[in-house]
Amino acid sequence: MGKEIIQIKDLKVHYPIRSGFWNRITDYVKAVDGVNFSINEGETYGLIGESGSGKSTTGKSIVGVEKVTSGEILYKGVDVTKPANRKKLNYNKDVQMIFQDSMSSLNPRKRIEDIIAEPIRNFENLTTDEERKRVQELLDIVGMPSDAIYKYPHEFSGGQRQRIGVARAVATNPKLIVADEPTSALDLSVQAQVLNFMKNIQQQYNIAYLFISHDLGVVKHMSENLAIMHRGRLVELGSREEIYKNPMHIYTRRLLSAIPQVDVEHRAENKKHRQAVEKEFQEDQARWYDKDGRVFPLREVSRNHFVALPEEEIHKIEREGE
Ligand SMILES: Nc1ncnc2c1ncn2[C@@H]1O[C@H](COP(=O)(O)OP(=O)(O)OP(=O)(O)O)[C@@H](O)[C@H]1O
Repeated sequence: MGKEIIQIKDLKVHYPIRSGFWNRITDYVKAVDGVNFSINEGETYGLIGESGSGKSTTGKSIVGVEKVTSGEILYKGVDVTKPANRKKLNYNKDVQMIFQDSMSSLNPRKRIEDIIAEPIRNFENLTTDEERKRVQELLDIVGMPSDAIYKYPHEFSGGQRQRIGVARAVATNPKLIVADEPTSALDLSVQAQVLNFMKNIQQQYNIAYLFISHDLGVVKHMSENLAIMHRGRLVELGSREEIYKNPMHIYTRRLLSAIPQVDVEHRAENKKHRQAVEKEFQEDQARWYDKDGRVFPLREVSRNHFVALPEEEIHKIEREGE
């Protein structure tokens, strides 16, 4: 196993809900509610869950654009939830983010040259020539022609814009990139291309990814370790081998069964199967919340495989599998 690059410890992000005449805080949305995991140098760590489960909030907390309610994010052993520490460690250079929607994350009024050069300008003092050379190298790395520097984001396809987003993220030589659903908005064939070049860049530059997705199918080919998130908490985490071979949590099984089937002949069967899984999920949900409606703490079921279920449930599932 590689060396840990970042450790997330009991991370909580609660958003206040205000209401009434005085606009008082009446409750909190517990978007992230006590999350623990670590990412190793150069690995892809998958963070999976349905919409609203808290994945983006976790990612944004890691890059430092979301205020953390409590917990620690340790980078080189230092808690980077504190802005002063981020500055001291040059953290904003080392940790970058790629977004799902490249159209709104790339400034439409700026040329590609300026978009990619922006993070470089924040951290390095290059001459105009040096900067242009660097931007052209970055475009080359992501497989884009060098004359792209003169163009604007709308002149490119979704897949090409995502390449530009990656070039910008890689510009500062980061150690970790948080990739929030980087391929969800793309056609299947383009998805594969983007995932491939993200992998190539990772190997070339030893970058770690936190790969956020709602789709276990996409992450299967990308990540060495993964965590499944539900309602702000992790319900299962561990190595890819363990989780795909032996998914323990009903929610993980449900996400796995939602991997799209392109087999037209069996469409009706698939639909029936999905309905059955949905029913099972509804019935079984009660088994995995404690009396306060929270998921149980994670327990180790085998080496590098943890699941948030009470012990008797784990035994039951193990017996079912025998
Ligand atoms: N700024 C905010 N203020 C209040 N609630 C928020 C805010 N940002 C997110 N939330 C809520 O926090 C929860 C988690 O949102 P988050 O975007 O992290 O989920 P997600 O798993 O990334 O989903 P998606 O894939 O749809 O973005 C949701 O219930 C969301 O409505």
